[in-house]
Amino acid sequence: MSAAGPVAWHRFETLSDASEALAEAVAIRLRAALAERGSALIAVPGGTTPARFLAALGERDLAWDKVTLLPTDERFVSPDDAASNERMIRAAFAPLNKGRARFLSFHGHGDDLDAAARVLSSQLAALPPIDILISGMGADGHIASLFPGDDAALAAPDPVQAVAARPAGLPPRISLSPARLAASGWAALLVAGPDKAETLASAQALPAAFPVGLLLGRPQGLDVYWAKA
Ligand SMILES: O=C1O[C@H](COP(=O)(O)O)[C@@H](O)[C@H](O)[C@H]1O
Repeated sequence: MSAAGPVAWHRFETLSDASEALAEAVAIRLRAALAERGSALIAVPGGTTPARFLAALGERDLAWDKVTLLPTDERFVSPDDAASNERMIRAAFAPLNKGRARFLSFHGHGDDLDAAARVLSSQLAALPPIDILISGMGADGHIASLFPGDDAALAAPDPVQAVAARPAGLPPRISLSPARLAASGWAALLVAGPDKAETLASAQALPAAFPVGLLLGRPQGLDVYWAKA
């Protein structure tokens, strides 16, 4: 196993400041990927934290028609359900609404969770690696929809690209697999609040106990964009 790369902390007073700074860092990297390869793949989180980042990123001047976005994970609900990550991403990210960027939806693969995850997994296997991964994190240390205790999802073998996630006490989800998340090019975590800073400190001390340890242990390193509030 390779050694963990550096974890670079970027600390901000507000989520708005963190979101602006992360949007600028991502735009620079997207432009570089586009110049080098002509296209780029970026995974973005769901939940409540990333809306401002997505709005700020969407304002950047970029060849969005060459960029494909995908969610890090999705709740197994209809795309217009209030809980859907895709719904939030579409609402916040203007280049999608304007039809300029492409979106790889996790929806539309049937009603069976495991079968849907398998279809998505083979779709992802045909794509290049994710150039840029932006992940959120729950206060319990979950990333994407990989939750502590969901051993089946967390132990998916490396060729698996998307997994059926069954977090205890929550509705089912589909998530990028541990291997797909960890293999991304540049990875950043966007988090806010003292609880999440505490979780990250615990995970840095004991990475194996928290799903976010997957990102902290990447040989390519991780950038943490943390906002006080
Ligand atoms: O359930 C989820 O949680 C995490 C963190 O969400 P937040 O609302 O605490 O920022 C998110 O990254 C993930 O995509 C989402 O499905």
